[in-house]
Amino acid sequence: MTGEVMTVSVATLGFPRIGPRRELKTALERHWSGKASGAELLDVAATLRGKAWAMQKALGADIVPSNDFSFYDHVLDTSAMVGAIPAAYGWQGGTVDLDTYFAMARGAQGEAHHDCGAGCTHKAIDVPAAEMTKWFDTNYHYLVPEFSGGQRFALSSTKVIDEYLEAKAQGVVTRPVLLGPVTFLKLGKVDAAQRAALLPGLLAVYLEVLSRLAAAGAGWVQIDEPCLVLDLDDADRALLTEAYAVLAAQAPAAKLMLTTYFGGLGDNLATALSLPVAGLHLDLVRAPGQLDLVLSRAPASLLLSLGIIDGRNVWRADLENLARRLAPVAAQRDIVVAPSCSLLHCPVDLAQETAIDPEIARWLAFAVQKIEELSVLARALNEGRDAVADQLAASTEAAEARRTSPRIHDPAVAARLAAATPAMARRRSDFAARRGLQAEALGLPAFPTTTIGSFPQTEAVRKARAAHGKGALSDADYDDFLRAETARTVSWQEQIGLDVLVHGEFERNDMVQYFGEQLSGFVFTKHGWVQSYGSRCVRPPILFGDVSRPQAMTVGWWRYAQGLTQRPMKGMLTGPVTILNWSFVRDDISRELACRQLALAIRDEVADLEQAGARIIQIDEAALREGLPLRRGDWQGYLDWAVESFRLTASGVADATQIHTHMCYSEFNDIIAAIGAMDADVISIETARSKMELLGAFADYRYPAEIGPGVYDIHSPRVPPVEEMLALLDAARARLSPDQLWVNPDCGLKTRKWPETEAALINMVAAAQAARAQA
Ligand SMILES: CN1c2c(nc(N)[nH]c2=O)NC[C@@H]1CNc1ccc(C(=O)N[C@@H](CCC(=O)N[C@@H](CCC(=O)N[C@@H](CCC(=O)O)C(=O)O)C(=O)O)C(=O)O)cc1
Ligand SMILES: N[C@@H](CCS)C(=O)O
Ligand SMILES: [Zn+2]
Repeated sequence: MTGEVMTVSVATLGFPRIGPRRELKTALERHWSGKASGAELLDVAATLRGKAWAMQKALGADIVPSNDFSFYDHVLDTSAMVGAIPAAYGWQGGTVDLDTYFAMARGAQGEAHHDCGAGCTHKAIDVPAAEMTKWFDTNYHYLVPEFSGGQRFALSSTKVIDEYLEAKAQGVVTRPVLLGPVTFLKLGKVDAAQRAALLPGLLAVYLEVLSRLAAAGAGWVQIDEPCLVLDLDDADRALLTEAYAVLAAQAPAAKLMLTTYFGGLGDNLATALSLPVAGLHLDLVRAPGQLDLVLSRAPASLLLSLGIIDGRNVWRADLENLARRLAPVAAQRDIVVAPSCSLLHCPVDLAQETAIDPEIARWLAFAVQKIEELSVLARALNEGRDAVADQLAASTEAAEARRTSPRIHDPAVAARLAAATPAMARRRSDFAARRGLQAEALGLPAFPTTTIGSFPQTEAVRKARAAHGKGALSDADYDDFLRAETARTVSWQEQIGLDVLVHGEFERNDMVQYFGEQLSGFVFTKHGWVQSYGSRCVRPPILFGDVSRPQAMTVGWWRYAQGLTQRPMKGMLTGPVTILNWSFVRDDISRELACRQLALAIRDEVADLEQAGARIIQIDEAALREGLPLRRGDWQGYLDWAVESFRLTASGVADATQIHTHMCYSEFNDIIAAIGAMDADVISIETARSKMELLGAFADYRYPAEIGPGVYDIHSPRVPPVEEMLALLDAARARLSPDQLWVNPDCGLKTRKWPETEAALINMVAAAQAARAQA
């Protein structure tokens, strides 16, 4: 100890960009539909940014980020910044305009003649959206960077500099955020050799950005390299070493805070500590154990940013505990305290939630509350715990109240779990035996056509649900409305010639929330939105206690829909792994245990649907791949219990009952054996954006069951022509046996509008008919 007084500062790494009431969503969708000009959109965005900066400052953050805002996705922003724009989008160089940006995000078809203000460069184009996939192990999706053969990088968007200056003009000196060059390259569609070849050109743009930021007055820049928590090989590590050597040597004016999150540095620690940066941020929620190691190895000159408040969950922190834990560190060196990662993955403000059970609300903290927590913690460390004695006591009491609440544990759930046997997770016969029975029961043609479940959630559907929620529409009227929507959709599917029908999911707000609302052990928010992709948001249910199913959840709607048609109507469920992965979950029991509780609850629903007469039951596991741990060494443990949970849900049925599952946005190569082990009779998967590349894994594995590779990218308003879908089917046929193939879209149609849905599905049925004719 030198006797010098150490200081603790508070930083945030990113704030939710969508706005407390999803203002950005509204503005984006108004703009895309031609109801709002580009200028209006820019105005809403600027207001949101200004409020976010001011709010974070007012809450006690010393270090506030800029460039965490995005119109769609920060990875796409980085592609725009460096000019990595595929030729298909018709960009001619210069600054990447909003139309090009949104065409990459959403695809574009025809002439989009709306008023987007000066500089509008609308062109008549027909181009699909760029590929979209999961951001690490989150439910946020990014646009995959694409690089051309002779890719040249050039500064093509000054967004990061503009937003730094914008904040400065409002009196807030921010720490701009950049996605680091190595993580950016690793997220792109390139191999190691191409990454190495691309790096020097990319660094030239980063250097230009850093020097412009420094010239504008930025003292620090946050540079995110979450790839440092992944399994890296020597080539990746060499890339990091090269990149930061260049940045340090040539852009010395801006200090770099190297930011890692979503896990520990593990075997990349030595690399991280060798990089010539001024600061290092650690995720101490996912990897608390790394602190001691880092403290023992980090030079005193390295500013450590300690991510000790969970940016990925909603539980209130135990501040007294944290203050005790950090006091010895804060006595030794200056530190920054921060959320573990960007608060992008958290709802904005708990204060907006007036309807949550107050006992449970007391256990929660959203983005705003998390910054308040950090501010209390910093005061405790800087001024002594007495300075914030009341806040610390309140935090301790809340933690204790949650720990000891009788509402968390249900002995009946524990007893049922204890009685579950391995045999309950095994179908009676193997797939080969089941297949014939199912074919006989269903009598489907070759290349059977179906959809994934949801049909357009139109404004009318959302309005009716909102009115019902507010009591403005009676139960009976709401029910009549939903029945009419369902009946119309069933009859339309029959009319266009789909083989296996769905009821359309009009009664569901969201595929996870709908089930959570009917299961015991969950609470819900009214405004707890979290961005999933672009303007699309979700309100993850909050799992606080043991799970059980008080009554059947979907049987009434299935029975009604099946009563309208002779064709098979799929029972439609969300699987336990997906409910778990798309909820904010308990941190007092393991994910495995929570998942088994969910599995037993959904198993009961499967049994009830079968009992009611369903011949096909689809159990969506869209998030199974997303939940995969980031380190390969942790995969098998997760896959074992995730697959077992699915099987526990699905295996209680007769051989003739066909179990479908569905997955989207996943790289399947790595987990194909686990997908096989799920033992579903049919799997539908997202493949259209990757042009059937994903099917390679199924072909190489010799996947025995049936597969519906999506032939239509439902995240784009674009209507794929018949030939395009037929070409995708041909590509699928080249890899798999034709009698394995189903024909379906990539995912549910809830985000689409009816006209494009109708046109696309009519084309899809025509493509299936053409494939049958060719067979
Ligand atoms: C399939 N996907 C899903 C993921 N995660 C989920 N939890 N669910 C998914 O379906 N992850 C991967 C993919 C892709 N992601 C998405 C995510 C979100 C959407 C989507 O369409 N989201 C809607 C919101 C859905 C919803 O909850 N709707 C509610 C509330 C509707 C609403 O906005 N109400 C207003 C009031 C309206 C009024 O008064 O008129 C309000 O509450 O303020 C509902 O329908 O009741 C979105 O709008 O973003 C799609 C794919
Ligand atoms: N059945 C759901 C799955 C989405 S992943 C739907 O169709 O929306
Ligand atoms: Zn899906």
